[in-house]
Amino acid sequence: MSDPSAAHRHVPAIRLAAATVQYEQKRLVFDCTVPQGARVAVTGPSGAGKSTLFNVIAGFQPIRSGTVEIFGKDMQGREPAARPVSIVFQENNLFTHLTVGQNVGLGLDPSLRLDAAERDRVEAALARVGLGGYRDRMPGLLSGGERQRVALARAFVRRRPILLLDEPFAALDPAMRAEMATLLLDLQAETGITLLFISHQVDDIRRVADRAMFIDDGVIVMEGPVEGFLAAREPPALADFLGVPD
Ligand SMILES: Nc1ncnc2c1ncn2[C@@H]1O[C@H](COP(=O)(O)OP(=O)(O)OP(=O)(O)O)[C@@H](O)[C@H]1O
Repeated sequence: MSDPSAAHRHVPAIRLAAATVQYEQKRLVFDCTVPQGARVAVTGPSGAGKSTLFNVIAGFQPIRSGTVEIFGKDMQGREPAARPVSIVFQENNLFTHLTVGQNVGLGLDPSLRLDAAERDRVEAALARVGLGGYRDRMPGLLSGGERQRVALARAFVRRRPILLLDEPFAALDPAMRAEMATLLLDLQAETGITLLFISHQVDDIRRVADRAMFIDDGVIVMEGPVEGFLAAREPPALADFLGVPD
């Protein structure tokens, strides 16, 4: 996750060109360019295609046509594990029969044969998300917010340069939302990763994002700096989302 060389810094982290998903009932076509190091809020009405977009980038959802490029490389045929991407789902990220430490360790080695240096990295990642001392606990005994942070720690130890977070704020109370926002901003500043997060809350977007996109009915209808996004009055679906009076 070291800083990319200056020569490659202009290459977008993510570029989708007519990346097309065809479900039985629905067709989604994504076009967008995400600069390296951006913090992008992904927004849009329920069913618009936000989770599908993440699955396309991470490689869990195949596309029928179009291209997905990550750091300038075509991802066609690349398994999720071989992409420079980590994804944290909204829930069910953790194996309930494994300890917190083992769940994080899976990010380093799926067989969990960790050496001392790797075990130290697990410990450091847990400390980084405010869960130092939680290593031997079982996930079932944690709060929703704590479980989210364990999942974040697992993504963090993988050190992939792109991090996708599906509603990282959803399970959190207001004080914890602010803490999570600070944590994400700090992690991004320390590592220079490109961060995309799905959110329905303007407050969270204002705190964390420097860019935002709005997806409506399977199409990214707007993508750009967050200031312009927050000031937008159209399309009407975006004005509704932002709660702009008519
Ligand atoms: N596996 C699937 N098979 C068929 N249709 C699907 C599948 N997954 C999603 N869809 C449909 O595709 C559309 C986009 O779904 P998606 O989950 O990406 O939306 P979303 O914006 O993430 O929604 P939400 O905010 O409610 O989570 C919806 O109409 C959904 O019903």
